Amino acid sequence: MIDIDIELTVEDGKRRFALAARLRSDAPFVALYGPSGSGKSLTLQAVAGLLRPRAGHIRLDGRTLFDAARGIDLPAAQRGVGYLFQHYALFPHLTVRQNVAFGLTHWARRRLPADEAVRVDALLERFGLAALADAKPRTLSGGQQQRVALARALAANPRILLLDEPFAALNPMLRDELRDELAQVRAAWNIPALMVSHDAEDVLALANAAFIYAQGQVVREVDLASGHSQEHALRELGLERPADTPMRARLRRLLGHTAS
Ligand SMILES: Nc1ncnc2c1ncn2[C@@H]1O[C@H](COP(=O)(O)OP(=O)(O)OP(=O)(O)O)[C@@H](O)[C@H]1O
Repeated sequence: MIDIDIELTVEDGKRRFALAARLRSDAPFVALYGPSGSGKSLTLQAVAGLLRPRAGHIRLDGRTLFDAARGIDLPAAQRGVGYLFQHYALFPHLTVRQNVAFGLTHWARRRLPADEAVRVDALLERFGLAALADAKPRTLSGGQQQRVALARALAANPRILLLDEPFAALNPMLRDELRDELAQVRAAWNIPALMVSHDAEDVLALANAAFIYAQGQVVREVDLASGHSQEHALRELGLERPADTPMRARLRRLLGHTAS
């Protein structure tokens, strides 16, 4: 169960942005959906402990991560969150194995304890990265980089996955494949996820509930749980299905996709 009720303001001298976000859900996969610049990523950063709200609280499964009135503000490392950053933010000078190991608490010791080294190897294996363990991120494809970022986010056994536009940097074919993979991993690890996206297809494919953002506020909650048609969900998200062009329809037939 995620329970967020926060107010914060960011400014850099010229610009100022006020966020007042309130949402509660016990859905396993929650999406924050809305236009660019509406405050979704700032919400994620506040949950991770990278930004300190002025007021309010953040609770996860009954654990208080932040509560301004009670003076609680857990450091990021104690929050139990796995963060997959927009564009992945892999460390370019570290290998794939070192990037994944960075998610572990004992990294400061430079040498991983045996049990954690085993865990890193298992993650590399799980994500098909074993053969790339000593490669540097710049030599990897977009999909491989995303897998490294996901493995790193999962390395420390987090209680929640925070995903900031996890598919934005991928081409459409890879997007479909990695959406399926993310859904499988999340379910297999039985870990809740909070995903920021401005792509309706990501939201429809993965989320059970979506909170719609506009200008720094949550303006609506949409239930995407099974039982609703995609048309219904699209309407709820404030969208119409884009008309299929003849070219797209032909391509779909050629590729053997019969789903609409
Ligand atoms: N440090 C900062 N100083 C001033 N403004 C900021 C700062 N950080 C973010 N903003 C502004 O706050 C607004 C919300 O940013 P946020 O990153 O949460 O948007 P978003 O909804 O995640 O958008 P996108 O989908 O494009 O990532 C934006 O207008 C952004 O420019």
